Amino acid sequence: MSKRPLIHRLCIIGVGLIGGSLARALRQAGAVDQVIGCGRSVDSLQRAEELGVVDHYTTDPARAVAAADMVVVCVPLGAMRGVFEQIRDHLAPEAVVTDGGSAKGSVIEDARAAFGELPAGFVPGHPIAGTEKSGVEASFARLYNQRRVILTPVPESADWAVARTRRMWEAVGARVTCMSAAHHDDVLAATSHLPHALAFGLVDTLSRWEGEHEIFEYAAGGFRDFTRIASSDPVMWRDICLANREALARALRYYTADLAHLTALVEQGDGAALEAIFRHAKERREQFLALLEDKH
Ligand SMILES: NC(=O)c1ccc[n+]([C@@H]2O[C@H](COP(=O)([O-])OP(=O)(O)OC[C@H]3O[C@@H](n4cnc5c(N)ncnc54)[C@H](O)[C@@H]3O)[C@@H](O)[C@H]2O)c1
Ligand SMILES: O=C(O)C(=O)CC1(C(=O)O)C=CC(O)C=C1
Repeated sequence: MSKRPLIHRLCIIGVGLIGGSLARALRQAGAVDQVIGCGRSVDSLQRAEELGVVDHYTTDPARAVAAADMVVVCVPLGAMRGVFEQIRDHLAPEAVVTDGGSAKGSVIEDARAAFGELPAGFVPGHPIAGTEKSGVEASFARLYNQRRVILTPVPESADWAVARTRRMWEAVGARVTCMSAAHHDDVLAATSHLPHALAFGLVDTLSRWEGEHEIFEYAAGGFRDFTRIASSDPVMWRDICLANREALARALRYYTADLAHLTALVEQGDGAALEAIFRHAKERREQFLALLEDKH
């Protein structure tokens, strides 16, 4: 007798990089029977079907979630509440509803506003994996392999729902951790949202520099490495910065103060202090890289 897959009917709302990669990975793992894609753009849903990422698609969220045992919402944060409102009255009784949104407090707030009483199957989540590219064409099955996924269950989340969400991510090779949404948002403000804001900000600043043309002509690997993430989707990052604005503003203020200190050291020509900062940073980055390698 063949084993039943983990998920019978998977519904992905927002079949882009994150949702498309999850569908591909679950299929490759043999963990899903059927994938239904849902979004706003028929062209991109059609492309998802051609690529074999989804079996069927619809632009109607209510129809998409009907009979799905796992619903994963992978739209930009600003679209979460609208999607929750559209699916609220159409979920199967034991469906798990999870998401891939980059901030968690705002998703929970949006779900409370849309659902009123949260369903027991609601389990907010965030895969800490991605690229600067968007859309289903950019999706790939290995994205979550050996990467972290953070779940931020709410008091209403049932144990069975958290366990099923955890098993889904583990089936695609991820390492799952649970924490509070507030802690998640503080940590991700520092390690993801702050660097994105800085990269976008730096390219924008330099592009208004006098002689901009010449500056970019002489930029090379250092500039490219530092600013790769400034090629990310501006709407997605606008939404993330707004959704996590308090924690991000704190991180930006903290960084600005250190930047002012760095500016003073440069002005004073304090080589010893600069070297100490750079040594410490290099050491910590090497520790971080070793940690990453350990995971792969
Ligand atoms: N890109 C990353 O590196 C990354 C990493 C982790 C989490 N996330 C989060 O995952 C989510 C999706 O990001 P992505 O990178 O896959 O973006 P994406 O642009 O590749 O995909 C988003 C998809 O959602 C669709 N969509 C937009 N509004 C919609 C709506 N109202 N209803 C239905 N579909 C809609 C778009 O058409 C698109 O297909 C975001 O919440 C983001 O914060 C992104
Ligand atoms: O590698 C990248 O390009 C990413 O931006 C991925 C990244 C990040 O590491 O900041 C971006 C947003 C997330 O929510 C999670 C992961």
